[in-house]
Amino acid sequence: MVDKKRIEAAVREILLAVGENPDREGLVETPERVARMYEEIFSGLNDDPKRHLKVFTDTQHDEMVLVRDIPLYSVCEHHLLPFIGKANIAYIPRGGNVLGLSKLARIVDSFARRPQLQERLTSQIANFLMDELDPYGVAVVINAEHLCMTMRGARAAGASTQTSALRGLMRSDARARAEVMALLSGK
Ligand SMILES: Nc1nc2c(ncn2[C@@H]2O[C@H](COP(=O)(O)OP(=O)(O)OP(=O)(O)O)[C@@H](O)[C@H]2O)c(=O)[nH]1
Ligand SMILES: [Zn+2]
Repeated sequence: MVDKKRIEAAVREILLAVGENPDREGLVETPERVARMYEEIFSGLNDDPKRHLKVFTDTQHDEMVLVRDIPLYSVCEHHLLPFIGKANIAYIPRGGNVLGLSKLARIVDSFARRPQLQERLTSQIANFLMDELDPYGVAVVINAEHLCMTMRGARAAGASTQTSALRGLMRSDARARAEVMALLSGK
């Protein structure tokens, strides 16, 4: 569990260190708010994504299922600044086993709410779906803007990063790979 008192003390220290007065009216509740915020945006650290598995086994559906534009909010582990974007996920069910559609968004959220790297987030989602759903293949494509790269540092406004993770047939079969990448990249 998140130690909110410890976060509060640390935030107060940061405010002092940047030359602010943590006791002025506008800041007095800030350490507590930030502690609650971290509890929320890092809640994935205490979440088991398996609780989001809702599998329907009676569908006989064995062709691609594709969900686009799943909203993604994560935090880069290098600067603790947000990276924000969209995840697109496709999989080919085996044995008619399909996942409740909303669960894809819940799984993305569970892995996103931790200090993350976009590449790791992308692989974790793909590996999890491969392990738990045992589909013929999975593809995850994430497009995101990293605030650490746009609002500070390189200040590369408008730069976006695309990462993909392909598993099973989506990786081994050249045609499936080309088709799914075209579909998921929106090209
Ligand atoms: N591969 C990868 N890099 C990331 C991600 N999030 C942030 N980064 C990068 O992590 C790197 C950290 O670089 P450092 O040189 O240690 O830190 P820095 O001095 O703040 O670097 P600048 O951001 O270039 O100012 C930067 O290049 C960031 O753009 C991510 O999800 N994936
Ligand atoms: Zn960063």
